[in-house]
This record gives sequence, structure tokens and C-alpha cells, in this order.
Amino acid sequence: MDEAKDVSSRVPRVLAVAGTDPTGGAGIQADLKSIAAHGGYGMAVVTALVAQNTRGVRAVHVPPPEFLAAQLRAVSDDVTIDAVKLGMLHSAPLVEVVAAWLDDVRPPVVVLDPVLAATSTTGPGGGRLFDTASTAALRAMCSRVHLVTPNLPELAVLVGETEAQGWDAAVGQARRLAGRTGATVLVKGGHLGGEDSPDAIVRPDDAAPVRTVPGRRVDSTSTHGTGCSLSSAVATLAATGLPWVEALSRAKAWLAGAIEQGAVLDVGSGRGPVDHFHHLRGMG
Ligand SMILES: Nc1ncnc2c1ncn2[C@@H]1O[C@H](COP(=O)(O)OP(=O)(O)O)[C@@H](O)[C@H]1O
Ligand SMILES: Cc1ncc(COP(=O)(O)O)c(N)n1
Repeated sequence: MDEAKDVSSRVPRVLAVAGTDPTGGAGIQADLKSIAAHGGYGMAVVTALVAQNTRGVRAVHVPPPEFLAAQLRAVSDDVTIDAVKLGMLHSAPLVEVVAAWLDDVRPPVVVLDPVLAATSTTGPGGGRLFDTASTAALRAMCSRVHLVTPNLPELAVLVGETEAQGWDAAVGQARRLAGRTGATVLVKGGHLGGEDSPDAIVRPDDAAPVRTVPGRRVDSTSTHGTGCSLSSAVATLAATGLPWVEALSRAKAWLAGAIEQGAVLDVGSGRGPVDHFHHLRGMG
């Protein structure tokens, strides 16, 4: 399809497939804001309804897998999709529905944020958003996507190792994940302590250099939904034709400003949301 090849001259149509956050800071609400903040047209297929706020996860309601399939089909039967961002997939039956749909539709850009838990919050089950018995299905999903964006705990689960304690160890795990799955890995350093918050693009090809994008750590509690927002931004920028490293550099600079300005929103008493539209307020 020629139309799908060159998207740089028009607004990318980006589909988020994820769970909800009724306070608007994480999940599919954050995805839509991030897609819009990067000039995309956002669409949303909901995998699970999550009763959560800036303090924690209270309950999760999952519609039947057939209903997820119906939502996906309703979008792809009507709209040419330029990029897909996958977030909370909850458990193997939902992962399998998404996998079958991807095999059929083959969107040109697919980014997987392998969400396991609401890491910035706590709650019953530690804010768990993915069934621990379904890890094999999530690993298999990595082989179906172009980019996987794990934080350090997610990366450890995906490679079946203990959590990396430093950046070099994290990059080593990302290399193993990329090698095993064939996907490019965007490894995120937000969970490392210290002054820096680096991210890197690690390609499955052993000979390809690791491209680290350095970043300064912003001293802020407005970090709810950072992973969702970053992966949606990268998916949207990639759909305009930008290579991964360039998309990550731009998204990361934008996210640092969004974290820095998050407190201005004054939303909730826990870890608050980032300000996706800080650049429109003349504050960034
Ligand atoms: N305090 C911070 N200052 C600057 N960037 C941050 C901060 N916390 C997280 N990030 C960035 O936000 C993105 C999400 O990172 P991370 O927290 O590791 O993932 P997740 O939100 O999935 O747990 C990454 O680009 C990371 O570098
Ligand atoms: C539905 C949903 N998906 C993902 C997250 C991760 O958010 P965080 O970046 O705060 O860990 C979340 N809290 N809720």
C-alpha cells in the first residue's frame, strides 16, 4: 500500500491498546495525550478497566477477549493505522487476541510497553497489572513487535534474570532480550538511582552499537505514567519516519519538561501525572 509507506507528510494515525487510568495520568489516557502532544491522531482500544488513582490500583475489570477482538477489528476495518502502541495486556488470553490481530493487520510500526505493574504506585497486589503466570505469552509477543520498551524490573522478568543493579548490566540484559526476540529494545533507566536517567536503543544485531541517550534525572514526584507517555511519543514520532534513536531523543527531552512541569497540574496526592502539554503553556 503506497499510502501507508510515506506518512511523514500527514498526521500519523496512532492506535493505543492499553488499560485505563481514570485520573488521566497513566494508561490509555496518557497515551492519547502523548500522541496528541506529538502531532498524531490518537485512537484507543481498551484492554482492561482499572480503578486507580495517583496513590494506587484498587481493582481491575477485564471485558471478554472477544470484545477486545471486536474493538481491534472495528478500528482496522475502517482506518489505516500508521503505528500501534501496546500497553497493559493483562493476561495470556488478551495477548493472544492482540497477537492474532497483529499477524493479520501488520501495522508498519508496533511498540510494546510490557506493563507488569503500576510502578509509581502501590495497592493490593502491589499495583499489579499483568498476570505473573502469563509471562511466556508476553515474551512471545516481543517477537511480534518492532520495539519493546521495558523498565528495569520488566526487563528482568522478560529475560528471566534478577533485576539489573547498574546501567551496564541493564544494557547486557537488553542485548539478550533483543537477541532472543529479534525486536529492538528501548531500555529505560528511570529506576536507577543517581543523577542520571539514561535510556538506550539496543538492536538485535550483535554488531550494531548500543545507542545511549543520556538524560538528567528531574527531582520530582510527577512520574505517574512516564513509561506510557514515552512509548506513545516514540511510536508517534517513528510513524513520521524518524529512526528510533532520533524519536527517543526527542521524546525524552519532551518528557523531562513534562515531568518538570507536572506539579503545576496539582492532580492527586500521590505520584502525580506529567504535564503532556507543557510546551503549549509557555512553561517548557
Ligand atoms: N525523575 C526522572 N527524571 C527524568 N526522567 C525520568 C525520571 N523518571 C523516569 N524518567 C524517564 O521516564 C521514562 C520512563 O522511565 P521508567 O521510569 O524507567 O519507566 P516506567 O515508567 O515504565 O517505570 C524514561 O525515559 C526515563 O528515563
Ligand atoms: C492502565 C495502566 N497502564 C500502565 C500503567 C503504568 O504506569 P506507571 O508509569 O506509573 O508505572 C498504569 N499505572 N496503568
